[in-house]
Amino acid sequence: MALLVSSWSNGVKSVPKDYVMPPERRAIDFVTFCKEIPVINLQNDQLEIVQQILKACQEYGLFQVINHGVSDKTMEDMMALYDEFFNLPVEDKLGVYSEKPRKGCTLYTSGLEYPKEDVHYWKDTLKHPCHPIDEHSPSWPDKPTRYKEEVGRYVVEVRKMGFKILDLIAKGLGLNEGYFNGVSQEHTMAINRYPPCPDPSLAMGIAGHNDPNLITFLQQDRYGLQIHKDGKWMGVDPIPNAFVVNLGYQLHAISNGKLKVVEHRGVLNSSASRTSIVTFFGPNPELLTVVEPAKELVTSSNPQMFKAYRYNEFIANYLALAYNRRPSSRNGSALDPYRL
Ligand SMILES: O=C(O)CCC(=O)C(=O)O
Ligand SMILES: [Fe+2]
Repeated sequence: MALLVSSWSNGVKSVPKDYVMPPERRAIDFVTFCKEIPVINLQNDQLEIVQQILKACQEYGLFQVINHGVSDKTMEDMMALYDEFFNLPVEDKLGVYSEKPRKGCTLYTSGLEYPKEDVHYWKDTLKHPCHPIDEHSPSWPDKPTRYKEEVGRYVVEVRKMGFKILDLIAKGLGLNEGYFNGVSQEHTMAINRYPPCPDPSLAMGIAGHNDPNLITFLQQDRYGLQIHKDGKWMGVDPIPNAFVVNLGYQLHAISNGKLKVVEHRGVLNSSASRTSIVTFFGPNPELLTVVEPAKELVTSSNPQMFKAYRYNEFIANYLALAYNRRPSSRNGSALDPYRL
């Protein structure tokens, strides 16, 4: 438990040796803010937003949404809740702490396998399944005491927004409403906490990766998210109470390569803690869901790019690559075994 960065880093003057990244894994490349990342107003005319979302998914694999239906109060309550959670005394968090992520609710630090890492990430994460709420909420933290009530409300609102956005994407691709329902049964939340770091040029929050799931909705309180585009790392401008929406590997495969999966990472700052509240939608690996390119998107000019595969096998492959710390490929290496 003493391992949690949020429990030992307050006031440290230098980065401990086992958090100093080798130079090639540091975030020191030139970064510009990417002002062109689309910000989509979900209250605008539907035809217009369908086109904007489609273009954003093709060019960036990422966009931001405003007027998305999740209330400002719900979002602000969440940030306050997690500030309180990460500041709780260690004893109050022992029940959910684990050395590495496991099924159910886990509070862990750094990457996927702290004990095996040669160098650690400057991050703590609370992760848990969040739907169906009644099934999973008994495993969520008991403190702060309002946790279950506030997170329950958030999950309901985020799911509503998420399915609306998935339908807009389906429409843009010429697929039926509800097309993605069969590949978005699982909803998981990860709350990442990046305490201030005395030298952000030496340490790293989360390394460059592509999300394995279908689509991800991220709420953040300050700058730290970067995407890799056209050979450069670029910053995503934080907009108060917006969601960053990024596509995972499954949307890339189902769209037959038409939509992009975006490589992203999280960098640190020296002045304030950063929190990202991330909701992942994806297939449930236990249901043995088969994923394949939508038949409607396979044509003679755009032949089938991936064969059908089971999501649980994809996840095993994705994790094996992550555990081996092979750099995540910019061309979708975890999908390589299924490429035609
Ligand atoms: O904290 C961030 O901005 C990125 C988090 C992320 O990419 C993830 O949890 O998958
Ligand atoms: Fe991610």
